[in-house]
Amino acid sequence: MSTCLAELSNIGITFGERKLLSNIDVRLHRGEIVTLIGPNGSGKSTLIRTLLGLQSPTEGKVTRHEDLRIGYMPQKLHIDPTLPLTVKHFLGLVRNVDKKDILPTLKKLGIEHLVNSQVRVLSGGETQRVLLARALLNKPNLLVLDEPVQGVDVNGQIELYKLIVKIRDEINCGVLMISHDLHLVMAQTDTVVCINQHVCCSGTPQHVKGHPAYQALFGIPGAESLAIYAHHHDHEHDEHGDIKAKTKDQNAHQHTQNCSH
Ligand SMILES: Nc1ncnc2c1ncn2[C@@H]1O[C@H](COP(=O)(O)OP(=O)(O)OP(=O)(O)O)[C@@H](O)[C@H]1O
Repeated sequence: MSTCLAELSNIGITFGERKLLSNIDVRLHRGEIVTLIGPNGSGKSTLIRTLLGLQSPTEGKVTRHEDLRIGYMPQKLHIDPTLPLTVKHFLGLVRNVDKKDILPTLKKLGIEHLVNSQVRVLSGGETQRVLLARALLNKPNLLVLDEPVQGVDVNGQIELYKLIVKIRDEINCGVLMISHDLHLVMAQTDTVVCINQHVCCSGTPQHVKGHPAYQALFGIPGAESLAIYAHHHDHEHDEHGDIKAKTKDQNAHQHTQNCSH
């Protein structure tokens, strides 16, 4: 078994009256790509913020390997559009960056020609690659990517996922990413974790594909399209995200703390 870089154990997050996450277990290993899926607002980014130490869990704990080095790619790049800033200068702002690494990193990602471009004029796909370059300049053994293909066209998404796999293969890092795009992600990930307050199902793509929650998800006409998907389960959540109790004759599955799906 490869090195466990970090572990989220029994994580629960409550904001005020709202229980956002409960009983979340995720282990991240070197060389493994783990993809978090789940509907909007289900807590995927919050879980990542918890791993990064930016959000304290209400319950559970985060264990980080002593050598853990995270390269984080945020969902969005927040830069004043009036600010003159080239890609080279932007990447030079990475803490402890060796400026000699900037060009080779851009080259690895196929965007060395953008080194002197203004960040504000980059396309969606170019911006994502620059953000990936920034994450890589931190020399990570764990890449954490929050919706890495956001704002990228379909062909660009396929290329970007291939690039992430190539990077994983080259530097043998772990990867944790969030995606809404099940169809493309399935081919490129080792483990899928579907969350909607709790872990609804998780495992290898093969395992998840055979899981009722996943099949319900993909049974919807058009669910395999590349649009943001509708999230269907064999249970319902109330307005707080809690699972609604069903009557026995509805043949409902009752979740317990021992559920592994
Ligand atoms: N510090 C906070 N205080 C209160 N509520 C918060 C806080 N942080 C996040 N939330 C809420 O938690 C919910 C989950 O947010 P989060 O960004 O983790 O979801 P997500 O699954 O990543 O969503 P999306 O797919 O839309 O990006 C949202 O309703 C958000 O408003």
